[in-house]
Amino acid sequence: MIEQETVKWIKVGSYEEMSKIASSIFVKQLQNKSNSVLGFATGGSPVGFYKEIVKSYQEGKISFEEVTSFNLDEYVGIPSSSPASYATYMIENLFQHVDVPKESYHLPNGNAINLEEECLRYDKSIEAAGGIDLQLLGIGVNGHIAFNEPGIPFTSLTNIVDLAESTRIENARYFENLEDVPTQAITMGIQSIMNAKKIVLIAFGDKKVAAIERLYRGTITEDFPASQLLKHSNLTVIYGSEG
Ligand SMILES: N[C@@H]1[C@@H](O)[C@H](O)[C@@H](COP(=O)(O)O)O[C@@H]1O
Repeated sequence: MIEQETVKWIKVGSYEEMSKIASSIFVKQLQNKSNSVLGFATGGSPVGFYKEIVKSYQEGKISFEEVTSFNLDEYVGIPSSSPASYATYMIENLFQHVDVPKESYHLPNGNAINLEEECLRYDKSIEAAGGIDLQLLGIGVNGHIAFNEPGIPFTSLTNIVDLAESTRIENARYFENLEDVPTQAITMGIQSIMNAKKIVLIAFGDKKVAAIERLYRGTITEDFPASQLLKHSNLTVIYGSEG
């Protein structure tokens, strides 16, 4: 069935605990390698994680001066200055609070004139930076990672995807109404994510229980994108729920 032996499962009792453990892994990474290449995620799950990271920065435990970062994904067709864009999310939750040079953080450009070219360029720039040392991930209720919806090939690199209706509904909370949620996104592919040297996946709450249980059961299938992570040689899953 699976390569479960290589996965580290950490069950937590609260969202705060999850955020603290995840952030401590990143803090350790930066303390060991100040010029790490980090992979960042957005959504509700990592908000507490970023708060902890900012706290560690303010306490002088880490610096972002030498860090390079790449975000997983961005919507197609909304301005990067929009309050709902992932670029805005990252500025508000992390970048404006730490000493990261503006040229050192990267998000895929969902407004590129040639989106195909932008996909190729994004994977190339990750490669040119030496690859991602440590990648943070959340998980969608349907098992999507970044914006890789069920059915996307495991071999996918950065690509343009149509968002599942359930994903649009989930993310409608960041927009005025459902109609405003873009129908497409630009996202690192499953293979681009698998290329990271280490991966930390966080998931907390009753809504995520089914997805985590399915992941734990271990059947690897493209219908459940996160399942490919079980093949990664350095995956930590930090999870829990209120119940
Ligand atoms: N593209 C993001 C994913 O990267 C994220 O993991 C997922 C779960 O989000 P949340 O943490 O808000 O549940 O939502 C979005 O679709």
